[in-house]
Amino acid sequence: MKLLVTGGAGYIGSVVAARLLTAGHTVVVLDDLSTGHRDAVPDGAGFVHAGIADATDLLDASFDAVLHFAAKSLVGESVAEPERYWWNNVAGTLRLVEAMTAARVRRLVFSSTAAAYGRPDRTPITEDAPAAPINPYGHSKLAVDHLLAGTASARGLAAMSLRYFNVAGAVGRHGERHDPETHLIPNILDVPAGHRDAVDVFGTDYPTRDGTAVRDYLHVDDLARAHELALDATGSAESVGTHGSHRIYNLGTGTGYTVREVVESVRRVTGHPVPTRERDRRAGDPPVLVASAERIGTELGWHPQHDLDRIVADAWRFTTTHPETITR
Ligand SMILES: O=c1ccn([C@@H]2O[C@H](COP(=O)(O)OP(=O)(O)O[C@H]3O[C@H](CO)[C@H](O)[C@H](O)[C@H]3O)[C@@H](O)[C@H]2O)c(=O)[nH]1
Repeated sequence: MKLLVTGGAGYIGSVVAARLLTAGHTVVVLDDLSTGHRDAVPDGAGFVHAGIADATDLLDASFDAVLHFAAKSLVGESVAEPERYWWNNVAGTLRLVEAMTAARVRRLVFSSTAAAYGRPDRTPITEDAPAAPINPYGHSKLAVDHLLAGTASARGLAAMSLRYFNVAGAVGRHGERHDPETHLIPNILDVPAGHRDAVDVFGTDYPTRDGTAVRDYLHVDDLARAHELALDATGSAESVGTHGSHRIYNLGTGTGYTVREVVESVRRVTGHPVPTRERDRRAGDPPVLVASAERIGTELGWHPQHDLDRIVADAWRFTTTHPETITR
């Protein structure tokens, strides 16, 4: 297939783009490099340096599908600058979907988020749990989920919203290169890498087994596999009919780890001591976010293969073999 991958110079987009190329697809990356990196675009992919609004000029009927990763994704920034999230994530995606309709490109895989569930009252979280985001980032992604549901039925779009839980790890030369880096695993790995002397633990009074917050960490390689399966599913007979379809899937492992357990995994994998500093809770962090991944397992046959130690080991290998790519 010929595929447009928006945000393909970013962490997750570049891993998925590389996998799609390996599977034999033609890939064109569209990225404004506001947070992505030109050298993360996989070899063999076309590259267009532009924002998603410019998809109107780029898309034509030669494309079979779009995988849409380009987005603003910092919760704190979204609270401080909500307009940026509505313009970029919502209005930008609206333009992209309109461009798809005009070009008769009818298959879309969209990066949604566990933040759509806000503070869920029960775990593991199934897709029919109430959507109640607690920050503009979550609101913007949920708004797109609603947009896609409506466009699917009105325009015959076959769309998938994949709600990511905590994506981590690395594949080959593709790993996390955020600036600023807010995510737990790369921040812990900064200690053995010698960039900081201790890691902050945000919140030690949560109602969890050791008082720290629980998250469902998913290897980016497993995530990439899910995108391939979702893309295939948008091409199935029931998806591409005149009525279109929109399906939401959670992407997590179903297993949660506390912050302290992740620190312990880093100690185990790297063999380095990792001192911690106890800090107040970070604003807006829910105590527990663990996915039920039953729906995508049953319907698309996706089953994650990599455990937490493997995620940490691959992230550590990326940190030590590509130190020049770490921006902080
Ligand atoms: O240095 C750190 C970094 C994080 N944490 C804690 O570790 C847990 C995980 O934090 P991350 O920042 O790695 O991940 P989040 O669960 O906050 O974020 C995830 O969910 C967000 C929406 O809620 C966004 O989608 C984000 O991109 C995605 O990784 C949280 O309890 C956080 O407070 C620390 O203790 N120390």
